Amino acid sequence: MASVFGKPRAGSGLHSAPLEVNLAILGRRGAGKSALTVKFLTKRFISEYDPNLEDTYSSEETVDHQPVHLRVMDTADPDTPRNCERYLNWAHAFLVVYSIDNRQSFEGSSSYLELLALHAKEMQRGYPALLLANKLDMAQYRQVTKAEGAALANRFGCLFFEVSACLDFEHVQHVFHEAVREVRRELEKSPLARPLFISEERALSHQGPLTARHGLASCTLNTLSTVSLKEMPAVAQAKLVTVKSSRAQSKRKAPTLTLLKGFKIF
Ligand SMILES: Nc1nc2c(ncn2[C@@H]2O[C@H](COP(=O)(O)OP(=O)(O)OP(=O)(O)O)[C@@H](O)[C@H]2O)c(=O)[nH]1
Repeated sequence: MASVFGKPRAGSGLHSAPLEVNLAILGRRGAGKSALTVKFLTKRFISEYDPNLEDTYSSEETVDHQPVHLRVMDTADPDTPRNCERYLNWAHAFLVVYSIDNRQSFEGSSSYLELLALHAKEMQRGYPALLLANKLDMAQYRQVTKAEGAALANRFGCLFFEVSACLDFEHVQHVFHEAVREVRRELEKSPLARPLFISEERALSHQGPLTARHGLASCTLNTLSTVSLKEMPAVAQAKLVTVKSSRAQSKRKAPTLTLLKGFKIF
């Protein structure tokens, strides 16, 4: 039987151990990373977030009848990729978000995709990345065509979706679940590859920092040379918030109080 993370794979359904998936959301400020994350977790659209908070959330999902323990890191890089090791070393897959009404955010997403491609090359394994064109509801202010988004995604071999954090939940959920499926496909190709358990010494530092070759501010990969699980860089200002069940929350079955991006959500 094929296995995922050393555990029996789905198909056996409800009784199989959950697949653990870490997902990092990347993109320029204002692209809608927090709005999409909160929409996925709570089905709600909240219009303002603290841009400096970087949170990691945890949610129990079921994807194709398989239980999945999904952790979502809503990153908060200032303008360009910064101290990227914290998510590069942690995530199994990445959602790169830009806003269709902002060309700069589209250009920013290209930098993130280049960074991820380089990371995959350095690590000699694939890291699924999905390109998300957010704010589809703002189509009248569109600065980036769908064709441009699709072409960029195609260049980096990633899936592409146009979404909106303030339109239907199902589409946003579909995108997050697609990321899980991509991780599963990648594991089927190379089941032993797990970014969380890099423990052996790796001679990457001689290749020089990512910045030097790529022009990405403060973003170096040379710390990977000695990284181990214990040494994983802490998520800056992260609070781990467990969202028991987004569906239960939205139906308000229980008076759940959760802190999301500094907001209290009942
Ligand atoms: N109309 C519309 N507005 C959105 C959408 N997604 C996010 N916004 C708005 O865009 C602004 C930025 O959204 P955030 O979710 O904070 O963006 P972010 O990428 O997390 O930005 P930082 O936290 O600064 O990194 C907020 O005012 C949101 O309300 C969307 O799909 N449609």
